[in-house]
Amino acid sequence: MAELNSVKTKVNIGTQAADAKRQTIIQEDKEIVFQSNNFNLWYGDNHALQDINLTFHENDINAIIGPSGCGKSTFVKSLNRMTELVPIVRTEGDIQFRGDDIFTSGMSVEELRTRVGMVFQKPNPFPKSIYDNVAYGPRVHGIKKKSVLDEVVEKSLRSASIWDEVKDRLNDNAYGLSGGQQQRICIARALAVEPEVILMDEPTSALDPISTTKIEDLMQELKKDYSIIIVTHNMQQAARVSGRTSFFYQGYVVESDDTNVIFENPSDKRTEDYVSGRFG
Ligand SMILES: Nc1ncnc2c1ncn2[C@@H]1O[C@H](COP(=O)(O)OP(=O)(O)OP(=O)(O)O)[C@@H](O)[C@H]1O
Repeated sequence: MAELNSVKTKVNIGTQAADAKRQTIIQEDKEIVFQSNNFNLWYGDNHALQDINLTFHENDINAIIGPSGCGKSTFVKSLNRMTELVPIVRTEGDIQFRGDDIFTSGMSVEELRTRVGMVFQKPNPFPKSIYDNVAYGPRVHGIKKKSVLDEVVEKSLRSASIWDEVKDRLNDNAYGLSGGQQQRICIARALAVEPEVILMDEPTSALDPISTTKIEDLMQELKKDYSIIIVTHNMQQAARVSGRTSFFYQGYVVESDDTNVIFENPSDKRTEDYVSGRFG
């Protein structure tokens, strides 16, 4: 029996290695969506991000993990230039979005934030109806025709896996929904302007396990059409949902690799200690 288990283990490891190799090959075929080159960010004197070199591909879920205060949110918010809202922020290096430097290419912040949507930790619907929450972005972009808006709202709510739950109450205030439903409304709101990338900053940390599972399942669906970059404190979540994982520590990236490598065979002792729960 022990021998059989050992054979099974070897086969498993062999399969995992083959999977990792296959994943790496698939990765090389995918287009690069974001690439940061020696990106540094300071809040005043606090050097919060140090020489970040990361690449994210399309149709992938990229997890960013690391202990509190290591710069995960700061990095993700840099990708759609939200950190600029903090007056003491200064940056060096560049971040390319589909080959264009987001700081110097002339792409407007509005265009960048349309193409790179964001979902936050706490569901933050507007104090408006479910319909108006989702129609908000398209209206800002000039869509006025009711039939077009109806179509966008339905499509976005379907893509966010919440259409069936809300289709009979689209005029109700979004605040009347559960936290998990509100978060899916926020995802629908982000999808309504047809982004290419969805940034998610701990999107399930305020949710119960059932809502969390719904969002994780939804992410697998969304991956077919979007690139997702998710900050998470939940190691199991990173292991479950992502294809690539980057481990941040004290403002720099210790390691970035296929998720199974990060969790099963990391190169750095600090990564191993963190993913096995020894600190953080
Ligand atoms: N608006 C801000 N003004 C000044 N300093 C900030 C600001 N936001 C973050 N920082 C600092 O930047 C560093 C990185 O913070 P950040 O929130 O990016 O970390 P994090 O890894 O996302 O943390 P957590 O997991 O706790 O959310 C910390 O030292 C933090 O205090």
